Amino acid sequence: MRPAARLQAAIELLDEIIEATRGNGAAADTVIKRYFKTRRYAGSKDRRAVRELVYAAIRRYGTAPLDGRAAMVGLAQDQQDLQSLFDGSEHGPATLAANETGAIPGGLPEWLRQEFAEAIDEQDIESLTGRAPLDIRVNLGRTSREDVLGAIDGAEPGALSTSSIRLPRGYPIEQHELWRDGLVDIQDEGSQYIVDRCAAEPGMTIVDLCAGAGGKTLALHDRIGGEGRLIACDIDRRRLSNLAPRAARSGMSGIEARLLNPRQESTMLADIEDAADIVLIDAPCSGTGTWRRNPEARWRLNQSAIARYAESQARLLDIAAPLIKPGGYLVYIVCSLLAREGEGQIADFLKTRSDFSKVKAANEQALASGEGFVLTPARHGTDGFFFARLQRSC
Ligand SMILES: C[S@@+](CC[C@H](N)C(=O)[O-])C[C@H]1O[C@@H](n2cnc3c(N)ncnc32)[C@H](O)[C@@H]1O
Repeated sequence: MRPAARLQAAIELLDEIIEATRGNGAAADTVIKRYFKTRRYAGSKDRRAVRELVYAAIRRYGTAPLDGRAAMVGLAQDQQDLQSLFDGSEHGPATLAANETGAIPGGLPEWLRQEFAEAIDEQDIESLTGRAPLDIRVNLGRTSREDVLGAIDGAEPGALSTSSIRLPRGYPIEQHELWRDGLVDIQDEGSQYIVDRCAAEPGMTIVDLCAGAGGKTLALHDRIGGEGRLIACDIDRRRLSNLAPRAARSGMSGIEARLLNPRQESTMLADIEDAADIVLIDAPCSGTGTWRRNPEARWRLNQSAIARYAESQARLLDIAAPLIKPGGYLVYIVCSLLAREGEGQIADFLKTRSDFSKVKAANEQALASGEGFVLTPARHGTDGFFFARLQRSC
């Protein structure tokens, strides 16, 4: 594809992405994959170049621009070499009109800025839309971090977790035998750090209440050396069904997957009441901490969506609390830095559950936020997370 045709493709994609964020449409990544599925003439270099243009434009705007052309004309103000590509050629975009300046770059809307936790600052918020690194978790039950570091050029040990390694951006790890043999898995270093903070030990009974496809379940299994009881729950059959094949690839067995019916979670977990050493709630949330991976997600957010997440998080805390045995732990996580989903949620929980209190943490590298902590891309090089570790009194 000629550069002008790549630019036109980026404009068309942005039109679709903007439209998708107005309704409840697909994520940008999915839109891009679908677009190229029907355009076989685009080679891998074309796809990469178009993708870069699309994401550069998405990152430039805190709110959705009017359309793809406005977004790209605006981007051409920063990347002047793009201007000559508006050349009216076949497959290229129409020439620029005399006063056409495109969309104006901008930050987040004020109502959304106000929602962020007080502990974080402008730089933390800025960093949420940077480019994410590629981290892997070493399956320490099967190999060592040193061996993996030695096998991958350019790999660096992570600073926050003994299982984590940072790879050169774009490294095709899923084609590496270490991944195929289940010795490593892709996982942000922040997730690995929080799993470490769970202080899971062999022999424990652990409930991963929102296990999804099992990213943290597998990390927990590795930490307890597979000894103990690990119950992975979710209400989403499709996501939970990914756990078994992932566990098999990692050589892990014995994980109990439990599909819960929405609104019947407590009944379906009644057999675990007062029995868990740890309940992990990796709650559904607005995902503000993962904007580096889906920067267009910030165009979708609104106050009612945040309120819905907050309601579901409060319910999950209520479901989790009775499962924990006296002296056991509740670990609450969201990949969001909004106060309502993080420290606010925990403050409300502690008001009604005086039998729980914050665990005093030694060597905490995360930043204090209410009764919990936050990790941010700017300070920790991870996705943005809030987490809290509470203990039930004996
Ligand atoms: C942030 S994701 C979990 C990610 C996963 N723990 C991981 O590490 O990859 C949140 C999950 O919560 C699940 N969920 C939402 N409501 C739930 C509920 N009431 N009970 C259990 N799981 C729920 C969602 O289906 C989703 O898979």
